[in-house]
Amino acid sequence: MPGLFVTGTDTGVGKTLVSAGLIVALQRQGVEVMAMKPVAAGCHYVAGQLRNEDAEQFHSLLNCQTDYSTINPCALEAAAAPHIVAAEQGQRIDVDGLAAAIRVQSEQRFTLVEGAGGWRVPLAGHEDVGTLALRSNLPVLLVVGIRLGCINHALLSAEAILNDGANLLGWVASDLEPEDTRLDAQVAALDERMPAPRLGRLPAFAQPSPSLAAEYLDVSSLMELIEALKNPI
Ligand SMILES: Nc1ncnc2c1ncn2[C@@H]1O[C@H](COP(=O)(O)OP(=O)(O)OP(=O)(O)O)[C@@H](O)[C@H]1O
Ligand SMILES: C[C@H](N)[C@H](N)CCCCCC(=O)O
Ligand SMILES: [Mg+2]
Repeated sequence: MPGLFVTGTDTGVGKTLVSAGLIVALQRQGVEVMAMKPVAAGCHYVAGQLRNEDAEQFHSLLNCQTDYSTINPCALEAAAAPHIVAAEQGQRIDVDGLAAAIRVQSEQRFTLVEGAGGWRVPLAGHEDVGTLALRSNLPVLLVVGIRLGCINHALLSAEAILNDGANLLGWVASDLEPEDTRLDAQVAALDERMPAPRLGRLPAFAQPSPSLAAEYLDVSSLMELIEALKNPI
């Protein structure tokens, strides 16, 4: 089965909201979905185990019986750049090991993986989120938080994703600033320039939720991918 690696133009741009919406939208189509947050910086202790809110949300949305640590193998307490937090603890993030863990899941069922921050966020030495995505063999979805500055961030991120040799399946807009009167114009500017299709646009929700986000996401291209792999020619 395939999957999707969800990256973003930055931290806090809507990756988790879009990912949770995709999980719900795919489940509504009858797809068995696994979701992972392989590296999470920003965790709290639950019964002696470090847990992250993004991964906990995925855990609660999944129908399958999955251990928390399978969803989030690398849990770091401080909410900061992951390689820095790991180094502070005398650790190094095992990018190869994480990629292997993702491939184990994606060989069994559709696996949605949320990165950490954006595409070029370092994980260990020269290995970054992009390295993890490439070694996971998953197509990439870029979440663009629509706010001033996002046009440049989105175009640069798309360029980096393609230059690294990844398959950019599409992008999703998430409106972050409802008071911005030029949101539509910014999305239109990206529609003209992005090298991949837009699979949806989340309005600025007063009360965001996975089921609400699912209403604004077009999973038809993902369904085609899933069907094509189910019925190879
Ligand atoms: N379209 C939207 N409407 C309302 N709130 C939004 C929208 N998009 C994102 N948010 C909110 O912005 C915050 C950041 O979003 P989210 O947690 O999805 O970002 P992220 O990219 O996953 O961040 P991180 O890098 O920390 O994982 C959350 O509180 C989320 O609910
Ligand atoms: C803590 C935050 N929510 C993310 N988990 C990690 C973001 C790392 C960003 C690093 C950077 O681009 O400078
Ligand atoms: Mg997140």
